[in-house]
Amino acid sequence: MTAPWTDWDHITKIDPDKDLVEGETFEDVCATGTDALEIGGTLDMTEEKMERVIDACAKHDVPVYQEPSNPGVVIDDDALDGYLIPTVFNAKDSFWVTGAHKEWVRIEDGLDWERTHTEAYIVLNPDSSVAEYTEADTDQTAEDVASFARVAEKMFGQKIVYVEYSGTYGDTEKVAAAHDALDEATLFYGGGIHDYDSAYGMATHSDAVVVGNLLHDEGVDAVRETVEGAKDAKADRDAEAGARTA
Ligand SMILES: CC(C)=CCC/C(C)=C/CC/C(C)=C/CC/C(C)=C/COP(=O)(O)OP(=O)(O)O
Ligand SMILES: O=P(O)(O)OC[C@@H](O)CO
Ligand SMILES: [Mg+2]
Repeated sequence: MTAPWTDWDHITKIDPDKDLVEGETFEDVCATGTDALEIGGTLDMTEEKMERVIDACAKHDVPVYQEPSNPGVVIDDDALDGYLIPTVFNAKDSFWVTGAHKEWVRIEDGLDWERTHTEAYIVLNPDSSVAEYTEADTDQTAEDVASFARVAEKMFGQKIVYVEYSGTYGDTEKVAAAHDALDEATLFYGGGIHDYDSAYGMATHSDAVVVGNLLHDEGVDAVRETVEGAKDAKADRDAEAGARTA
């Protein structure tokens, strides 16, 4: 069975600490055409906030994954399709690489390993909360990023590599370098996607794009445009690959 994320082009990340635009619902979010929902955020997260959003989203037909930012907010909920657990490859403090994970496994018994997956983050926007929170070393060249991606896949068996520019549109050269470095692993890109063109641009250099702030700031119509950009980029890439092998 192939992993579900290999079919995703577009992911919407919902921050339970932030509101939707007034008048919009989680049903509207699911109707944008996005392929999956990731529920998570770094600041001020609580179990209650997480639970409210997961319950509201799970009623609809889009897969829902929790992306916990620390072991204390993991929700035990059968409605979740699974857990996407970050590990930050360029964090200075090993707590964010394996330490939090060790604590989680120590505290919880009976983790559902079938539904538990990891994402190998490379955090590249120095001004993001996630960079500050994990003390990420964001000073990385395209070659460094490619090498991290390869280490993640080949040495640590990671199935998902995540180039994270949370809050700002990233350097396409670095994203492309990560993409080229991977054989089988899926590359997620997130950060600063805000319209059709920015989604199309990053979707050309990754397997799936993640849209976060836009949902809370602009709403579902703006998100729908990014879904279209990501899907069109994927269709164009597939057509090009088809033409090459014909
Ligand atoms: C072991 C368990 C269960 C958890 C630990 C998980 C780890 C290592 C988390 C590290 C931080 C991380 C990569 C969190 C993922 C979520 C994320 C990047 C959210 C983006 O943060 P925002 O709160 O939107 O921050 P900005 O303000 O920068 O946009
Ligand atoms: O909020 P934005 O900038 O869209 O970033 C998306 C996501 O990668 C954050 O973890
Ligand atoms: Mg954010």
